[in-house]
Amino acid sequence: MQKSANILVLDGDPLNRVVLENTLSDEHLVIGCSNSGQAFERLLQTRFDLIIVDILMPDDEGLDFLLQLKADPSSYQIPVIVISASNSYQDEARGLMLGAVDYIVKPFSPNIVKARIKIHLAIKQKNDLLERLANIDGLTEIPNRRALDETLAQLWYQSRDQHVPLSMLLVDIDYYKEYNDSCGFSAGDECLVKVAKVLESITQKVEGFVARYDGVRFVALMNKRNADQALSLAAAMHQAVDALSIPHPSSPICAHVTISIGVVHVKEDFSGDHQDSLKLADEALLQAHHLQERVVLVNR
Ligand SMILES: Nc1nc2c(ncn2[C@@H]2O[C@H](COP(=O)(O)OP(=O)(O)OP(=O)(O)O)[C@@H](O)[C@H]2O)c(=O)[nH]1
Repeated sequence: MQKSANILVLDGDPLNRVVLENTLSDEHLVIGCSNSGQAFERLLQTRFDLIIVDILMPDDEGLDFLLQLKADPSSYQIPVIVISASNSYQDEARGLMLGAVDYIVKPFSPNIVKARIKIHLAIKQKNDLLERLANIDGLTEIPNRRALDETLAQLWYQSRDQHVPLSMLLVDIDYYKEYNDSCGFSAGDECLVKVAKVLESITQKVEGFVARYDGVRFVALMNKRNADQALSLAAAMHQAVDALSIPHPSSPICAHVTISIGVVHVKEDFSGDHQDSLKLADEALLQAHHLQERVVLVNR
């Protein structure tokens, strides 16, 4: 049977782990850990939907685990239920202040644990959906400007700190006002979706990221690659959009829809911030339009 959620249990008491496993494992995949080292290892291997932790383990092991979990950007959003033998208000308040979503006192009723877990999993599912919707462009269903800003900032600082290059490709669909005027706005929407999808599939092949930047422009990001690889990505994008062969009756340059690309390859100069480099990509794109080149690359 397909398990509905992955749940990690950190509890030093084997009996409690068994009770929780027996209570939850008919619906969920339950991984029990007796110490925090094991629990961190499991977190690296599996995507968990919920964590149950005993915060009264010897040497504050459960408490430290909760603190580390909430301090780490890769795990802070996983809901944590604290389970504890203490029924003091102070302990309960402490667990909740540290970021737990619930506090259950031992000995617990398996049915109440089950019911509370159901509530927290439903909340998580809704939060995940909201998070996804907030990062997706409504028309093309690829990541939106908000997701781009977040990813760009992350990649910028990661590339700077690890001394690896970062390539930014600003892609524009050519003569789109003319396309809308001659084919109609809804055909314009359809074309935009097709172009977005091919850009996404080409970029994913090189483990890059692409988002709708504004109107009919997209930004693709790729790090740890050299300038030639950035140009190869641009060439693959051109090829893929050409292969769509979407007729463009009013384009002065081609019978089908085409794109132009401004590329900034940041190898050494990570001065200023990432938005400055995006401005450079904009200038490279303007130059591509001006020179009627398909791609213009600027090195930093
Ligand atoms: N159908 C459709 N059109 C859009 C959308 N967003 C922006 N546009 C249109 O895209 C056109 C972009 O125009 P410009 O930025 O001037 O660029 P262009 O006409 O492609 O000219 P060049 O960039 O010089 O090739 C505008 O006419 C917008 O109305 C959209 O979501 N759907």
